[in-house]
Amino acid sequence: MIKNAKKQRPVNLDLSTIRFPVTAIASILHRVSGVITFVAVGILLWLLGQSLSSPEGFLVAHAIMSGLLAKFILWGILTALAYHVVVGIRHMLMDTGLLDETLIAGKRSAMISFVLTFVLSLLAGVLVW
Ligand code: HEM
Repeated sequence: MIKNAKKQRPVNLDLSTIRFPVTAIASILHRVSGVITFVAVGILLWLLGQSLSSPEGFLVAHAIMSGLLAKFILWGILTALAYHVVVGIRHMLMDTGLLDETLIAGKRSAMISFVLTFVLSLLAGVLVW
């Protein structure tokens, strides 16, 4: 009996055949963007402190932010923040019952969140460069 049960167990270890639903991807990215935002707060506060410390400190902060890599990182931070806020609002709309908690509504709002974040990310790029 036990032998049979073991034989019939479904086994699917081929990761390339496993697809995450769009709602799961939206959820995982929300946590990732939250962690990025958390780390970014430290970086941005340090940069603010540096720029406010003295006229020389401001020039140092200005020089740091003139670099291509720094601008790219700032753009990434703003994109992560935009995504976190957009999906955070989606979460709160679902929590308050203003957004249906059905699969179809979840999929649709996840897709809308991706599109909104894409637009906000483009705007962030314009702001940074
Ligand atoms: C400094 C700003 C922020 C930081 C560092 C931050 C960080 C995080 C992190 C790390 C999580 C994941 C928690 C987990 O999955 O266990 C989270 C969740 C969440 N955040 Fe933020 N967040 C920030 C701002 C915001 C804002 C402005 C909103 C609202 C628009 C928001 C809405 C949410 C919501 C609703 C959740 C829970 C999502 C869930 O239930 O899975 N957050 N946040």
